[in-house]
Amino acid sequence: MNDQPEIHKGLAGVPVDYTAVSKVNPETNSLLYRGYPVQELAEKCSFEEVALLLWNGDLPNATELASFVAFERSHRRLDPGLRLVIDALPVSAHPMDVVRTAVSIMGANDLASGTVSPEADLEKAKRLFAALPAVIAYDQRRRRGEGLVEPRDDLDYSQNFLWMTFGDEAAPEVVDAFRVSMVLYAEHSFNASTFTARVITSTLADLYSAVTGAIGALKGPLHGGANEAVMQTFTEIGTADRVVPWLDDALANKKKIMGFGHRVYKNGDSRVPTMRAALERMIAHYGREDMLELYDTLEREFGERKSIKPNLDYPAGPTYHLMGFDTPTFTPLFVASRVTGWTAHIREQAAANSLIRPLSVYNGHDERHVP
Ligand SMILES: CC(=O)SCCNC(=O)CCNC(=O)[C@H](O)C(C)(C)COP(=O)(O)OP(=O)(O)OC[C@H]1O[C@@H](n2cnc3c(N)ncnc32)[C@H](O)[C@@H]1OP(=O)(O)O
Ligand SMILES: O=C([O-])CC(=O)C(=O)O
Repeated sequence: MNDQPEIHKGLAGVPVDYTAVSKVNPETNSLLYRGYPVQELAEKCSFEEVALLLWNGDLPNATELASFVAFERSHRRLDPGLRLVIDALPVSAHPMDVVRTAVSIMGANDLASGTVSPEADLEKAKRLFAALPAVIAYDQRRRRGEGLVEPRDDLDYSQNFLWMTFGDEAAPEVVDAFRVSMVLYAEHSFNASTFTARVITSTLADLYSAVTGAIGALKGPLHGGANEAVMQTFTEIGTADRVVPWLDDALANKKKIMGFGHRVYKNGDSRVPTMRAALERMIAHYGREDMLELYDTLEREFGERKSIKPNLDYPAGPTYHLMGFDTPTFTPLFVASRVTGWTAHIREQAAANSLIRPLSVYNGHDERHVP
C-alpha cells in the first residue's frame, strides 16, 4: 500500500491553478482584489467600481464607470417572463433555489448563451449583475405577500437593491453597510463555489451553467449558507446570558458553530474587522446593543473553548437581519455579490483553459464477475 499516491481530502492545501483575480494571504490576514486591499475598496469604492475592477483587472476611469452605471440602471427591471417563472415556484422552495432557477432561465432565454468569448461573457456577467437584485428582492416580497417594487433609475446599486426589497429609501448608513457587505463578499480566490464555476467552465460549458452550478455550491452551510445559519443560531440562543449553556450543549453534541472557522484562514478572516465595524454601525442605527452583546459573548466563549475565529458570515448574518432581510434571503445576497468574482474567474478559466479532471484512488471491490 506504500506506493499509493497521497490523497488530499477536500483538496486541502493543494494549489490547482494560477489566478490574478485575488490573493488570500492567511499569514498576513490580507485579501487583495487585483492587488488592492479589500479594506481600501470597502472604504473608498462603490460596488459597481469593484465589479469592474474584478472583471477588467483595473479600477475604471470616470467614463468607464459612467457607462457601466448607465448599463446597470437600464437592465435592472425584472423580466415579466422571469417573474411568471418565479411566481410558479412554491414559497416552500429555498430562495437559493429561486435564484439558481432564475439564472438557469436567463441562460435559456439568452440567444447568445452558447457564445463563449471574453466579450460575450463580460456582457452576460454585467447582465446578471444588474438583473439579480430584482429577482432576490421580488422573491422576498412575494413570500411576505407583498407586490413587486419597480426599480428606480435615480438610485445607485445598493440604494436601489434596498428600495426594491423594502419599498422605501434606506438611510445612508444602511446603504453604506450594505455596499460594504457587497464589496467584501465579492471575491475570495478558489473557494468551493468559484472552483465549481471553474470546473464547469473547463468543459467549455456556458457562463450561465457555471454560475448556476456555483449557486448550488454556495447554498451549503459550510460555505455561503453559513450566514443564514448564524442567524438561526442567534435566534436559538436568544440572549447573551444563554450563550454558555447553549454552546456547552452544542459542543458536547459535536455541532459545528456556524460562522466560525475557515479552510484557509486559521488566525481570523481578513474581512471580519471591516464587516464587524459595519455591523456595529447598524447596531447603533437600530439601537440593538443586545445583539452586539450576544455576538461578542458567543465569539469570546467559543474562542476560549476552541480558539476558532469568526469568518465573514458571522458579522454579515446579523447585519442583514438588522436591515430587515428575512434569514433565507441572506445567501442570495451573497450570490448578488459573488457573481462578480465567479464571472471574473469564469473568464480567467476560459482564457487559459485546461479541463479540470483530477484522479481518484480506487478502494472498492477487486475485479469480480457476474455469475
Ligand atoms: C464565506 C464562507 O464560506 S466562510 C465559511 C463558512 N462556513 C461556516 O461558517 C461553517 C462552520 N465552519 C466549518 O464547518 C469549518 O470551519 C470550515 C468548513 C469552514 C473549514 O473547515 P476545514 O478547514 O475543513 O476544517 P475542519 O472542518 O476539518 O475543522 C478542523 C477542526 O476544527 C473544528 N472546527 C472547525 N470549524 C468549526 C466550527 N465552526 N465549529 C466547531 N468546530 C469547528 C473541526 O470540528 C475540526 O476539529 P477536529 O480536528 O477535532 O475534528
Ligand atoms: O474562501 C473560502 O473557502 C470561503 C470564503 O471565505 C468565501 O468564499 O468567501
